[in-house]
Amino acid sequence: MSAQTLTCGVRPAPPCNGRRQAPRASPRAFRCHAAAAPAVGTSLRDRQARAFAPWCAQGSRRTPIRRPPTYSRPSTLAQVSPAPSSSKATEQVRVAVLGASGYTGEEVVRLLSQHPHFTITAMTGNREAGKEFSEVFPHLRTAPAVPRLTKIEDVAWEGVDAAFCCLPHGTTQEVVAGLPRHVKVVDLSADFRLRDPALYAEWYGGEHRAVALQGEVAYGLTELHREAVRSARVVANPGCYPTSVQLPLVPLLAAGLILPRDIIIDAKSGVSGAGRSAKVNLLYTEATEGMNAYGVGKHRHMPEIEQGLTDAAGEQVTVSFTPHLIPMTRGMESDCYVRLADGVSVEDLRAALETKYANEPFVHVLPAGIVPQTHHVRGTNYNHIQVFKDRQSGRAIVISVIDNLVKGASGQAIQNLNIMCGMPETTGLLQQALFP
Ligand SMILES: NC(=O)C1=CN([C@@H]2O[C@H](COP(=O)(O)OP(=O)(O)OC[C@H]3O[C@@H](n4cnc5c(N)ncnc54)[C@H](OP(=O)(O)O)[C@@H]3O)[C@@H](O)[C@H]2O)C=CC1
Ligand SMILES: CC(=O)N[C@@H](CCC(=O)OP(=O)(O)O)C(=O)O
Repeated sequence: MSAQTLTCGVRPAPPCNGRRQAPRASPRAFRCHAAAAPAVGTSLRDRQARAFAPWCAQGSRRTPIRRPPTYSRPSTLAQVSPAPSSSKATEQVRVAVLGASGYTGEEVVRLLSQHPHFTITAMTGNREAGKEFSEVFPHLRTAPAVPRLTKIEDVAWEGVDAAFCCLPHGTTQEVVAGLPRHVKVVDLSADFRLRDPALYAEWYGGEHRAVALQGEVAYGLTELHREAVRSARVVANPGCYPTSVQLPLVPLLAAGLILPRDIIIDAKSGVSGAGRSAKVNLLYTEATEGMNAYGVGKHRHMPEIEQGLTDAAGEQVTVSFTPHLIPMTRGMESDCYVRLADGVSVEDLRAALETKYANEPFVHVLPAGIVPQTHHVRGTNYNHIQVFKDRQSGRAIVISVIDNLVKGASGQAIQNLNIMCGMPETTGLLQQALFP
């Protein structure tokens, strides 16, 4: 496609050079770097161009906003001073990060430091409220300036267009239900993932306290629910294990290539999957140089996985799922043992997945024989998938790796908000892996 640009009639965002810059002195038309979409097109670029157009169109309706305090990088975040009153309004989506003092919140902030159109205007912590973000996470002191951590009740919501909710499950539902309706929400917790309130009560130990809202939430496994995400106000970001399992298995079940029974999932997670809170099993002495299964036969991600696989299969799917904690900081691998449908080969599974994800920027079916490694997706929003033949006839082994904090949480959350705001979903997310 030719590199046409669309002129959208809204103010410019700063160039995406990894540093936020001072607002320009005079407004000019914002030239969206999206090609004009043809009537029909299936390439990733075509789809991105179409996806970007609505955001541009909205731009003229959106109230221009002021940048939050300063974009000229101070030597420390604590030295941030308010923007001068003469600074020009700039078209940006103003974002709150609730739970910014936790691991997924931190990861949202880290990734947004490279995002040209999302500006963080509010950040919250609980125990850490009142601190500068750089006190809590000194490694981000050189990132673009961000506001001080506050309590949720102190957020000025009139200055927020969208929120990443990175709070523990169980504490989230009332917070999200209480947000003003103009705020788009991506909830990283488990509170809105299960459609059936009875199932939620069974697995999460209590009645859901925002059932009415639960009915209008889209499940944000982006590659499989993109259209629902596009029009949603609230998106439930999937769990990390459910992301790694559903991306390979849903297309195979939907196509009838594997059977909806005898699915065994053996999964491993890095320790950051458990968050930043102090727990004995997360002590270095307890987590290093060993591994252990946990939640055996009762992990709360089972109903979430089964919800997605059942939808795909059109009949009830019940899985055997055993997660393990392994001594690495981040990364997740799910090894899925599946039964082939009659007459189907392992090559058919690979071909189906290759076709399904051919134009997806973040899901990659590796060349035959290459073993996925968590190292190769570390710090990225990518999912690597491979399919192997099992020695047991009629079975296959599907391996899927992600970074639990990125595609398993904060990266996918940004991917979803990009779509909800009509931007190319890859915006700010094309980092390559940190390797070795
Ligand atoms: N870690 C992961 O790999 C993944 C996590 N998730 C989900 O994302 C959510 C966040 O996880 P994660 O970042 O790992 O968790 P952390 O424990 O690292 O962070 C939790 C955050 O929530 C704040 N918080 C805790 N309790 C309250 C409260 N009662 N009221 C207000 N704020 C509170 C904490 O503040 P403070 O520290 O200041 O007390 C902190 O900012 C969870 O629901 C988790 O299950 C989803 C996918 C993957
Ligand atoms: C290692 C570890 O403890 N991992 C977490 C999963 C993290 C995740 O995705 O959890 P949510 O459903 O809470 O969002 C666990 O097993 O509970």
